[in-house]
Amino acid sequence: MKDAVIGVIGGSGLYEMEGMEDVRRVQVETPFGTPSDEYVTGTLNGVRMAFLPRHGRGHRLLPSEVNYRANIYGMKKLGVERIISVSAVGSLKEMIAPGHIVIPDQFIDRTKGIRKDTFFGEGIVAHVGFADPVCNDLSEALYAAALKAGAVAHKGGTYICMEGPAFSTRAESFMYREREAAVIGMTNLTEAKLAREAEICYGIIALSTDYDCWHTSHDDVSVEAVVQIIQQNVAMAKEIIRHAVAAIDGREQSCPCGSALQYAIISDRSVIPAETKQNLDLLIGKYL
Ligand SMILES: CSC[C@H]1O[C@H](OP(=O)(O)O)[C@H](O)[C@@H]1O
Ligand SMILES: Nc1ncnc2[nH]cnc12
Repeated sequence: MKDAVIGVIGGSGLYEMEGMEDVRRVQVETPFGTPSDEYVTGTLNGVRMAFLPRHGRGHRLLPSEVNYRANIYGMKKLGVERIISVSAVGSLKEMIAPGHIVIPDQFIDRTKGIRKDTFFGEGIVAHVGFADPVCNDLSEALYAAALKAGAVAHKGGTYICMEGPAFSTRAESFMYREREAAVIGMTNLTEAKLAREAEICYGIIALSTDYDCWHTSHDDVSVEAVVQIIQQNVAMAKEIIRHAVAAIDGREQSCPCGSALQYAIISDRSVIPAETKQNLDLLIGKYL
């Protein structure tokens, strides 16, 4: 039996998931190194679930230092089919006030190539489709769950994924607004890419914590302000997860996420090195 079918990756301010039963802490090793922390597996309202704090307990890892490959591979190893990311974001739109929830459906990549954002390479080439980077079905469920939890929620919107760790300059913040992006953060695009390669559905509950630095009548973003808004809203984020998990449980994966690799691998099977095949067996074994 799978350890978990739903994975939750907790971002800034969400380092544990209360209310889980039959809890176990599981250390997972992967061919891509060590995940951010132990996974906490158990059940939430009877649904098998795994929780992982993205930056580690105590928030030890920079967005650029998180081993996203190990985190996603570890979820796959536990049996996870759907990942819910909970993240703090800056708002780039007036109507997305601090405390609101956004379910982003697009990304713009402003990372710097420091992070490993693919499982491929080392003798195997694959190109997954990423035009629709999050799972539509899961995102619908998250939006419905947010409304059910009483949140002010915005469906859809572009998430700018910057490298950090410093926040944006004002000129950058204005530029992102001109592109009509909705929110800004430092982590979710990398996870979404790897989840797609791992054929895991990925959806985001983004909590707006600030107006970045573009708003004339709000203070510029600071960690202090972000943490304050997260602390005020963490109970609501957990409530959204509870509703979403209950709604998703038992649903067949009827989206294309589960077969993302079917036509993606271009390398001739005979040239793929044995070690690469072995490292990727969990992800690509069924296609070789
Ligand atoms: C603490 S403010 C910046 C920090 O918060 C967000 O983290 P996460 O996406 O893990 O919730 C943002 O991406 C930065 O890492
Ligand atoms: N303004 C902002 N920029 C980047 N990441 C954030 N996380 C929360 N607020 C943010």
